[in-house]
Amino acid sequence: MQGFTYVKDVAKAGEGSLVNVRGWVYRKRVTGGKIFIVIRDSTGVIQAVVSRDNESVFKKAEQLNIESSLIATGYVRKEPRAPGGFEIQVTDIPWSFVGWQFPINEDAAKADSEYLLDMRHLWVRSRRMQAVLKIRSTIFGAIHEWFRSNGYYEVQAPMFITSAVEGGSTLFEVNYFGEKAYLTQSSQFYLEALIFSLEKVYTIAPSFRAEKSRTRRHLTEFWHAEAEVAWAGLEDMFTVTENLISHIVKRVLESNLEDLSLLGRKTEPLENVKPPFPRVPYDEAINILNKKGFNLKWGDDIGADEERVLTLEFTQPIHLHHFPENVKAFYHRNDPSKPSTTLSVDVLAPEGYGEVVGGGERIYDYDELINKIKRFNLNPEDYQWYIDLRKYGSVPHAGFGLGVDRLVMWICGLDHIRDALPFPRDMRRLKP
Ligand SMILES: NC(=O)C[C@H]([NH3+])C(=O)NS(=O)(=O)OC[C@H]1O[C@@H](n2cnc3c(N)ncnc32)[C@H](O)[C@@H]1O
Ligand SMILES: [Mg+2]
Repeated sequence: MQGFTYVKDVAKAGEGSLVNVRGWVYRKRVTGGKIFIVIRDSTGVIQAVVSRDNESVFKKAEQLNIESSLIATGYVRKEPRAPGGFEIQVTDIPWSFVGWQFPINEDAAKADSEYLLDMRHLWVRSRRMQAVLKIRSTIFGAIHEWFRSNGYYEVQAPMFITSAVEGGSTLFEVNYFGEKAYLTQSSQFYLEALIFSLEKVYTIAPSFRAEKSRTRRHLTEFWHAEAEVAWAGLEDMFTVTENLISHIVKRVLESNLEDLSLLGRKTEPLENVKPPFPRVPYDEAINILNKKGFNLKWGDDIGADEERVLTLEFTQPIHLHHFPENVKAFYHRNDPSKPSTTLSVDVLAPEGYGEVVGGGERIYDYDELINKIKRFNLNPEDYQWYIDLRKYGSVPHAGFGLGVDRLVMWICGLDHIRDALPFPRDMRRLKP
């Protein structure tokens, strides 16, 4: 008998093999002179049976609580009624940590979500959270894989910044040795500086938004995959974002079918995700929504409720593009052929999930940028180094930001973004 066997490999060890399994007590019941322990590890769950005939081991098993950790040694046996069709006939428990009574029982697990958020440091052990975290890991890996295999350099931007990227109302102010600083809302401006060196750059990092409302798709700290490309335009952003998102979904379908199934996530909507995504101009979106009962005027923003209804008209993510300049940040380049609009694009996830990507072309002309900063009643001095980029070898360029937690929420079919990451932050949650 060699070392330790992961739960997922017990069946492969074959009936009659003697194995050592390490893990935690997921469930435990005593019937008919036997103790049935369901052991979980990072790969799954397996039933382990302790017979009263083995007195010393039975006593050890009797002590165990839910979430006690243990090593169980025993023989593999086919048992169709056990999870996975196999169980372990335990011959020894050479190691265990009994611990305290676990504070989350099956009723609590169905209890109010605030309690489970207070206990998130323990709830991360649940099978649902374990499945989400495995899918999340696949998603982060797929993002790195796609960018690296498409010629992008991974770069890093600072978390302490001095000017708003996405508007001043969601800045977290920081006292930086007596100077006013903010937590970054987006790495975009730094990526725009870096394209003059590396041309195609990306980063995955936290972004911070002082969102004063608790909604099901807003966090105050979220994970942001951002990219910037020299010489690129809006057309390139359509292509890049749809290929990236399709690649991510493909990797999840390849690697996490069991996890999606455990979450009860139907995979058909994900199997539809293939480029090209439908392109929906803002004007057309307004028409669709007003036919659905909304009363939107040209120039109105398209918020979560509108996005939800709009996405239910499609079976794929969509590119919602050419927003009016007043609903987008100052840096968006206006469309020369229709100056009241911008060369912007949001990618909306289907099934009502809405915005997962925001991006588009940036203003690369010096005077155009200064004029728009002033037109937006912003102070050019706050953007001095950003404006500098337009003095020296400026080029057309475009980029985007993907909200990774929102992408996880959609792909996993979750009701709330708080369940898309291990330790969520919103306006009323700072711990665990
Ligand atoms: N490099 C860029 O071009 C990014 C650009 N400066 C930017 O930050 N755009 S964005 O504000 O739409 O945010 C981008 C995405 O970031 C996500 N996002 C944006 N804000 C949040 C909050 N509060 N919580 C969770 N996720 C959030 C959401 O998916 C957005 O589509
Ligand atoms: Mg946005």
